[in-house]
Amino acid sequence: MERESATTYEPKRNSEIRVFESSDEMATDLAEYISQISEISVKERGYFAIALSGGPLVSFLGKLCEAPYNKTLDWSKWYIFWSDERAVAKNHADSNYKLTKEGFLAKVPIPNGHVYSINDNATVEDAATDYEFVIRQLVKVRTIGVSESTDCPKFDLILLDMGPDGHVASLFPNHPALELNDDWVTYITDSPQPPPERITFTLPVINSASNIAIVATGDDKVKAVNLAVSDGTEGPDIPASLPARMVHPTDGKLVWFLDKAAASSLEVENGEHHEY
Ligand SMILES: O=C1O[C@H](COP(=O)(O)O)[C@@H](O)[C@H](O)[C@H]1O
Repeated sequence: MERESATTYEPKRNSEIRVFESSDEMATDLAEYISQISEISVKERGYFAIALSGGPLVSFLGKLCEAPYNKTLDWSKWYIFWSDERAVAKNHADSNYKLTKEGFLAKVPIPNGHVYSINDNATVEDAATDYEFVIRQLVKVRTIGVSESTDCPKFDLILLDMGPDGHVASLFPNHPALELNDDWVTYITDSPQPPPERITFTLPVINSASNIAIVATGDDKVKAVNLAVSDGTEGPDIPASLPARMVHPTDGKLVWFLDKAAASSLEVENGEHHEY
């Protein structure tokens, strides 16, 4: 059946879109994707440095806590970071750390010393500075890789969850933080969504990762998904400063994980993986 609003979709270079019929299928495929990247990273570098986000994506990580992954993955080589955090206490309902701890980290044997949460006892400005400092130390000893083309950290995987407005991490549409080129981690005090104060990776860090996954679920994401993946030229209909649209891996690969609702305006065949 013809859909009036259908977008003809051609994936951009180094990107792939995966659309799933059910949450279970998405969780299973995401777990397989993460597990493969972690195995390759541990084999090639001796470590797996992964940055997490908040949002619905965390609920999909539960699959990694089940067989076979809970037994087969080399959890001792995992190093955990956050692409963004809200400036609240770690036991606050809005904390991305709390969400991830309860839904994932508490159920797998990752050493506590490998979990790099963002300081909730400092001002947002200091917490951002501290987090960047920690990442710089870990890049020096190569626990986190380094991108030869950008000199930024090269995380093995950055997992992002896109909000209905197209934001990823705590980078919001039209926000000046989108223009930062030299900082690795920054802070904002005016998030359009509560809580207002947040710490976030900058775009150069996100784009320098070896692998980036963006998860988007639900029909409130349809428009943002369409704008983010559309190949059209930016103009009145396609905003240039939509954060999810600005995710372009420099040397890595981007995979979108969409449910049917979020993908409903794209012309992709369900279940098919589209690769450029
Ligand atoms: O504020 C945030 O939101 C996004 C996801 O948005 P949602 O509407 O899908 O919940 C999340 O990726 C980000 O880490 C978080 O801080």
